[in-house]
Amino acid sequence: MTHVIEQLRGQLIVSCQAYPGEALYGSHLMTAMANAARDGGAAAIRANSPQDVAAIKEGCGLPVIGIWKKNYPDSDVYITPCLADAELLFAAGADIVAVDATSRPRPRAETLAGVVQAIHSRPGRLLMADISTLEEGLAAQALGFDLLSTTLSGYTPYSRQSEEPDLDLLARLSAAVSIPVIAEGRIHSPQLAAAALAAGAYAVVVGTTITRPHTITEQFVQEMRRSVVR
Ligand SMILES: CC(=O)N[C@H](C=O)[C@@H](O)[C@H](O)[C@H](O)COP(=O)(O)O
Repeated sequence: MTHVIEQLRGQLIVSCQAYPGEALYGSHLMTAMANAARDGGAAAIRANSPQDVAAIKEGCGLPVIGIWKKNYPDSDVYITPCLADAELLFAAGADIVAVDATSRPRPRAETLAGVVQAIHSRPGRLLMADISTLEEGLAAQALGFDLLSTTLSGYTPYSRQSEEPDLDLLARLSAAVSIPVIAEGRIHSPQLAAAALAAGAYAVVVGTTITRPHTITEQFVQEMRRSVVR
């Protein structure tokens, strides 16, 4: 198995993302966040945009899974929707690029098979499939993806909707495919991360609970307000 994938086995990957307008937006701040995650024991970083990927590669030293969240007018696909987006992430230094691998139509009439074929036409480029259902995971393996992630379960209208991580999908996928399956999405505690490993995860991605303090703050504030009303 490819070295960088081997490095991820059993490890925590921290997703470091902030949006324009948020207090922590900017490559410098995301690199600081990545460094904090590294110092706490993370084995890799998931980062959004070529700018953040390049900055984190240079300033942090951990392997980076690159994504690029972009909205195109002709598709609901928003995680690295187009081939050109993936190419720019590799050019920025991403070790792995994650793309939406759901069954939804892609922008510019691109096909998932075409994206995988073009990326793999150059050796050593690793592709992660962000999927939302078992069927999408099986299809992604058949297309030649190197890893799967449960990222989009709960974020397509036809996938299971839950406030919990989709450990059931994780377990079924892990039993059904031969490529690594990463647990990602709503893993909000160390205990849930450990449960994901026990359910068959090759590695675990955590974002919000570690790197989105404004969301965590809101959760505290809302729960405190609810307790006052009770
Ligand atoms: C659905 C979607 O767009 N997920 C994104 C993918 O990169 C991120 O917004 C999430 O933060 C990431 O998947 C980690 O998940 P969580 O933040 O729940 O730990």
